[in-house]
Amino acid sequence: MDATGSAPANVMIRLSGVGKRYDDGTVAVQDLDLEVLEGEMVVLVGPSGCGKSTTLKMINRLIEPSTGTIEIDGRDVTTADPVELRRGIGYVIQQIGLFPHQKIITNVMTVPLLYGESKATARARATELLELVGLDPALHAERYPHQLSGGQRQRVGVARALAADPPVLLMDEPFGAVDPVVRVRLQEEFLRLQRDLGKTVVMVTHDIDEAVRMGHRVAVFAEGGRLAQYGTPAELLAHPADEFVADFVGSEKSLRRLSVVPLRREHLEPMDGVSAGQLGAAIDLDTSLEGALVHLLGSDKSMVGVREGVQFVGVLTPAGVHRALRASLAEQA
Ligand SMILES: Nc1ncnc2c1ncn2[C@@H]1O[C@H](COP(=O)(O)OP(=O)(O)OP(=O)(O)O)[C@@H](O)[C@H]1O
Repeated sequence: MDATGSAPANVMIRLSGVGKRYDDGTVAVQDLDLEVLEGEMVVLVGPSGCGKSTTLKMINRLIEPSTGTIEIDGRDVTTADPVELRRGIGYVIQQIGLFPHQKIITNVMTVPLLYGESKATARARATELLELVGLDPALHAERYPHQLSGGQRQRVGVARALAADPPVLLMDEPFGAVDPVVRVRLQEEFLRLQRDLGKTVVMVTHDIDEAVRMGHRVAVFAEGGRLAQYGTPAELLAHPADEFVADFVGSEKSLRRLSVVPLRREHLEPMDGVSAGQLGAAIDLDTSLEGALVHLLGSDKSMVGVREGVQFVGVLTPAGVHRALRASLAEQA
């Protein structure tokens, strides 16, 4: 299945036999084959120093590969003009490097101005982008970077990376510098944004929870830049390719399954006899178990209504979540 669950998508990024040996002899990446489909969100995860950032930077040629080929949309990046190449690739890093003495709006306008837009068009585009990433332009546009929180600065970084409307987005630990609560919110918002905009995204993290939550597919890197496994989060959790992946995915994998298992009708109780006052805000049937549990925990009601489209199809209780998780673990065994 492709990222959208519909017709097969094109391969947007293809790495074939890619390797990187630095001048001092360090082998950062070895013989790497990886395909990323158009509109797909792929997460590279693994312990520190296993070649994730090197791989990401080879895609936009901040680092030149020693061996192999990298294609974007069928074009070999090693023969492309690096400046032109990077126009089609947004890049978000942890320390996003906003210009400290420029207002937020000016920071985001830089990119459209660079591409020859008029000042008015660039300002309008930057305002739209700030709204898109959840920052109110009226409140934030005229501030300076040090007047924003870490999470808000990350949003500006994402807005700036989207400013040239690139089909491909590379993100290196984009949510690393913010506290765990803000991090989960940024992750959720980014996922929604990615679904709406249909960008092809490759993201690096060392956090397996983030990888499982965000990736359509996850590439687990091992020591020495070896690709240990590439698959969907559910595949990784259910069938780790070797001991390294099993260890990395870890002992809390039953809990991690919460974020990959969708609700199903059989987990729900019937609506009969339930009054509207007993229900918290409704959720959609395609919500993950994790999302459903978060909803239940955040509500002062003991059950939540579940909708498919506009129609209510049942109610979910904590016992239903428990049953669903048990059933998914049994399926996996
Ligand atoms: N310029 C360089 N010269 C020599 N070795 C380097 C250079 N840059 C990175 N390395 C080495 O290459 C290996 C892979 O580094 P890389 O930054 O790609 O790993 P990573 O998986 O992204 O790590 P982290 O999660 O800690 O950021 C490491 O052993 C690192 O020390």
